[in-house]
Amino acid sequence: MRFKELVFLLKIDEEELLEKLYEEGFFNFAIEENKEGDRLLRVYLREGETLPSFLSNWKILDERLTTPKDWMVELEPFEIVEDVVVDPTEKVTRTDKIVVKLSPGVAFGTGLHPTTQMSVLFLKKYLKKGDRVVDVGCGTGILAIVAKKLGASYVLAVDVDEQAVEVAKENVQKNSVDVTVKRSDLLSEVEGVFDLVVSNILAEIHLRLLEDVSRVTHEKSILILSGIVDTKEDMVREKAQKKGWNLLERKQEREWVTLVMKRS
Ligand SMILES: C[S@@+](CC[C@H](N)C(=O)[O-])C[C@H]1O[C@@H](n2cnc3c(N)ncnc32)[C@H](O)[C@@H]1O
Repeated sequence: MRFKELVFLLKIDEEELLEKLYEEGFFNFAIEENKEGDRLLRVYLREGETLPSFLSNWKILDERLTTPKDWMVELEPFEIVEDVVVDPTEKVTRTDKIVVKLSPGVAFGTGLHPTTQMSVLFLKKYLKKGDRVVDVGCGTGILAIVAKKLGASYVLAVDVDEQAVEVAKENVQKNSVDVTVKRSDLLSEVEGVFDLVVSNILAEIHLRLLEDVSRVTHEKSILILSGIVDTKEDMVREKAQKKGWNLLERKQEREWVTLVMKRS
């Protein structure tokens, strides 16, 4: 697949940039420093994809067509939380840790982001062997694969983005795990009842998810919501409470908040 690469001079600090890109659900970018010490932002657009709105009045320094392998960073294996290793090299053979073989492709979810790491941390804590789990907004499928490796009996991974669905399917195969992956706008294509729902998306999207999540859960189900910028935490918590979800735990890293809730 061809991407359009656009290069900008990075004019704001990195944290602010990450927040803005993340809020727009835009994950294909890289930051680098040139020889002069200027920080450059490279963004990669698929055909028909529009530029994140805040960049529309930034000056474009350079523009070219490229393919993902031109710009995808080669990652080393790394432990994203204790005893969970993400292995893009597919060479790690340790059996004392949960190893997730992962190629990020063009989807979000390398395990480097704190929102993913907090989700994994809470999966380790709250998932019980034999649970039925749904991962809403699966990206690379990282959370779904971890859930299966933690002992879930059935795992469904859904994403609204066709590319993410393809990447997640590849990663599921690479890990030889039994995880069902399909395209779905939130829970629109999801039937059945789940013991645990995990979703690392954005606060606004969680509000929509909360409208429907009771349909696929029971009184004791656990709901892990990640990807919430701290300024929007109250909004999500209020909606969750209205829908009968009680807070069990929260964790914050930098500006990112993850909430764990239960219905009773
Ligand atoms: C931040 S990524 C999370 C990826 C991975 N689960 C992780 O934790 O690293 C959010 C994902 O949600 C997907 N997404 C956004 N809106 C969605 C929707 N309405 N329904 C399903 N997936 C959605 C995006 O395509 C993206 O892959």
